[in-house]
Amino acid sequence: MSFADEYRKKLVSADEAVRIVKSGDWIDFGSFLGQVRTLDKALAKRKDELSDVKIWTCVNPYPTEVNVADPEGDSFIWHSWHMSGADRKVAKTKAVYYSSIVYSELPRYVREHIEPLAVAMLQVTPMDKHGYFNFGPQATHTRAVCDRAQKIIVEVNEKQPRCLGGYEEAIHISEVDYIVEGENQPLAQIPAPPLSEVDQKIAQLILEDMHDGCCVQLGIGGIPNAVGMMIADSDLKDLGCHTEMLVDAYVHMHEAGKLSGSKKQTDPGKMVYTFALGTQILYDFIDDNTKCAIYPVNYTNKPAISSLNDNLITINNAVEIDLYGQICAESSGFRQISGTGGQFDFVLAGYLSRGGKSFVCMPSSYKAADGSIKSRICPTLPPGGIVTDTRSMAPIIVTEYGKFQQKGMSVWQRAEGLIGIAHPDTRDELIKAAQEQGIWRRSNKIS
Ligand SMILES: CC(=O)SCCNC(=O)CCNC(=O)[C@H](O)C(C)(C)COP(=O)(O)OP(=O)(O)OC[C@H]1O[C@@H](n2cnc3c(N)ncnc32)[C@H](O)[C@@H]1OP(=O)(O)O
Ligand SMILES: CCCC(=O)O
Repeated sequence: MSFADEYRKKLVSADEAVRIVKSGDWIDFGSFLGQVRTLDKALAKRKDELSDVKIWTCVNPYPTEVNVADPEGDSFIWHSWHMSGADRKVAKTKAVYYSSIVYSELPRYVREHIEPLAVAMLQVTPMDKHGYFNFGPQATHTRAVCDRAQKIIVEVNEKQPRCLGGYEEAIHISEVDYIVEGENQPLAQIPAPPLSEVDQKIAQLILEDMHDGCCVQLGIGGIPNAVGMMIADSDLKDLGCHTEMLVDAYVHMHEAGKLSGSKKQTDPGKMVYTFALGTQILYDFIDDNTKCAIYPVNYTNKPAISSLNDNLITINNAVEIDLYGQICAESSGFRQISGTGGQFDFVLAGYLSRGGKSFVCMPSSYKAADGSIKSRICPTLPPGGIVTDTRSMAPIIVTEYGKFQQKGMSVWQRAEGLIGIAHPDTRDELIKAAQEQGIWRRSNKIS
């Protein structure tokens, strides 16, 4: 049978395809820009006839019909490997069950540990002449999901960029059970937040530690993006890109001629990533672009691979840090904001890399609802605050007031160094807390 004949045979409507879902099933809904839209609408219509359908996703970028139809979570139980802004909205009416990950390990959890998947649904590009549907900019753990699922439904979206790999970037028609032609909805557009003065100060402090030939990983959030934009405007050259997440800033760096990749030890010349989230500028750039190579996350994020690149500079964001150096990058007390994602992987990798460095940044403070200044450098994490990076991982901490290198520092040295980059209005209170906690020496001082 030709691929075209096989395509016609497997082509069904979305309503027909979702009929295979049964109450009690575990299903996967696709991740990042690969989350299904037309199938989502079709499944939502079955709300009253289904119960306890457990759905997996990761960094869901869309408002989801199954959650709108079932705001209390009787029929559709929402699970996330990493919560997004859209998930935080879902969490206002129903539970969003987060599962903690070391992101480089996720494909293995899916293949070996999670409950078997009855159905995998995912958005893909149109089929190519060889019978392959490309996963688009989300290699991540997508192949593992397909390997674990009893049935696979692909939802074709002509707007998905074709992302060249690497490996594990596509699925063959022979492995697919149903094909649904979706409504070709535009992909989520996620522009970088405007650069604040604080972001720019932090980015400048990191830029001072970079030199020609560095390999750059930018994490999720405003500050890493600010660093990327400043690199694009800098004199740096021959930089490399080995990252988990590709964002618009990399396109600007590429257009400014910064990313030759010639000094990389792995995939020389290539911009390596496992998922992309940004705007159409980025999606047009990665489409069919031989300069880029997408890989599953157990390649991009495995510290033993990424750290083969010399001078790997990893730049990630956090919510807060305590005086012992425990970093929370994913919760506000008991409220889950996001997840560990690849932070753990890249904090390790930056230090393992010859000449590499790991930076974790945060503005020194935030304004509370009553207008008062609250320090993100805290005596201890608040109840429920999640430790994303343990104190032993000890990356370099950056705020707008400076950088502090934590490795090898005793508890009193850490207290001194961290308070030294806290907001000046909060330092006296932090010193008092450090004294009470027995981690302040009389000789300690803050300049
Ligand atoms: C992706 C890679 O390449 S590798 C690894 C990168 N991955 C990680 O670092 C994972 C963990 N990190 C993260 O999730 C992010 O970097 C964050 C959450 C720390 C910061 O991300 P940003 O997008 O810059 O944060 P932003 O300021 O938009 O805040 C996101 C949410 O957290 C909330 N938040 C942030 N800081 C705080 C705080 N101190 N207290 C309470 N809530 C907070 C915000 O209110 C917002 O929630 P909302 O959208 O519901 O209002
Ligand atoms: C799960 C991916 C998101 C992140 O690493 O922050």
